[in-house]
Amino acid sequence: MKRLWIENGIFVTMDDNRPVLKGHMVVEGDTILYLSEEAPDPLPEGAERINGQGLVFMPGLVNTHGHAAMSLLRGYSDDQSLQVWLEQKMWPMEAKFTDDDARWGTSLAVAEMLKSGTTSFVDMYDRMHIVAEVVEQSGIRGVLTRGVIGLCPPDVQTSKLNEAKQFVRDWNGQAEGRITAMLSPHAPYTCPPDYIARIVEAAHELDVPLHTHMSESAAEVAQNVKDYGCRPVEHLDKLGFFTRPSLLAHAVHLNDEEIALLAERGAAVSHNPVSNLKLASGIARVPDLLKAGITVSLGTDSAASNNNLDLFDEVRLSALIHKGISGDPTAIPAWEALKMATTYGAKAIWQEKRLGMLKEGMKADFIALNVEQPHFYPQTDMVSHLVYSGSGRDVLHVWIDGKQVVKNGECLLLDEARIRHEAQQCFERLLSS
Ligand SMILES: CSC[C@H]1O[C@@H](n2cnc3c(O)ncnc32)[C@H](O)[C@@H]1O
Ligand SMILES: [Zn+2]
Repeated sequence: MKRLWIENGIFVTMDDNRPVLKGHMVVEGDTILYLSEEAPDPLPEGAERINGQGLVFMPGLVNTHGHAAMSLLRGYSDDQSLQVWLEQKMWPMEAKFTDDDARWGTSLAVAEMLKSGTTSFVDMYDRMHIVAEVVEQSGIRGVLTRGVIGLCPPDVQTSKLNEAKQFVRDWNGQAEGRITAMLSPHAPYTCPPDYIARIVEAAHELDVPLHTHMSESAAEVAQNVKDYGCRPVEHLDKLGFFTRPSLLAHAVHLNDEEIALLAERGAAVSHNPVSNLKLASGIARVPDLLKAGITVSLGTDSAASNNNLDLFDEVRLSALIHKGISGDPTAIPAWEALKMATTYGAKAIWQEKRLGMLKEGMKADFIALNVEQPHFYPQTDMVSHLVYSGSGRDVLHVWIDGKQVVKNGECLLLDEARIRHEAQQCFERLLSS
């Protein structure tokens, strides 16, 4: 089995028991075998040796909400509210998407995520077999789900749900276990209640988790009350949504009772602060969610509402905005913000036993940042530097399942020049068609 031996690195482990250590890490196959201040004894035979001087190693980041193919629409429509942006700009353009658009848009997103340190991502979209193929090729880890919008005749609803179920059957556990699958009603405002109930039933049948957009804007909550006589959390609860492991994107507009109920049901939240600010949706009550014991992870949403997929931006912003609005400088400390992108991210995708931490026995999904740069000096508290000063542009190398997928800032398994070219062609064709 292939071995790697990293010597003399700084390891930000995300393990509370030993957060940062200077030393050595040995990887065997896809697993971390050894991590210590001491050199391994005996020295690992035949290992590829990596000089860790000038590098900080940490677990790969987990992006828990997005729509990769929409990176084709980056910069296409800015400065709009959620509903206008979706209904007048995104949906008409997405209706013109072809398989090629899904392939090149997703490839563009995956290249951007890998190069900025994301090793696992959640993707809700359609044409998911294409997304799965890009995951297979690129070496990234994906939690994939065919999002369904139910604003259509019953036979179309059924065929979308069948497609979502078939995707789960075909791809759950594929790509050497790097793909896992979920089912996803897009949102309570785009899926009638009986359709959500059918999706919940299907999730039970297939034994997969559920993902949805929920309580993203104040308008959505008001509309839910008008249409169904209750707020989205109670609505989804009545439909049995939380009887499955569930991951909720946004969860911006929640009251105390809703937070308590989500905690009781064990639902996880994907906090998407950049997208929520850009679409003027609001700011989620993250300190209150965490206090209630809810797993809060981080997501970028798509590059059409962000407008990049650098999860370090979400980390920094989460650490900052919650201080700003609460007046409490300890609202989200740096360590907590970094956990949201790593250990809590892994928990939000039900993989905390194998991802999110550098520790013996965990999967070897890790990244190396170049800290021989002015903004990492003086070299004091690396956790502080990563959160308040670092960015995805500092990522130099990335390994997933022990295999290097980014080396010196370049994707090894993707043709980046071709992806940039094809993405540009796709966008121009979409614009002119
Ligand atoms: C059915 S596939 C995914 C669907 O989601 C739309 N989308 C992208 N960003 C958001 C957001 O922030 N809130 C709600 N829906 C969003 C996207 O346009 C796709 O159609
Ligand atoms: Zn979204």
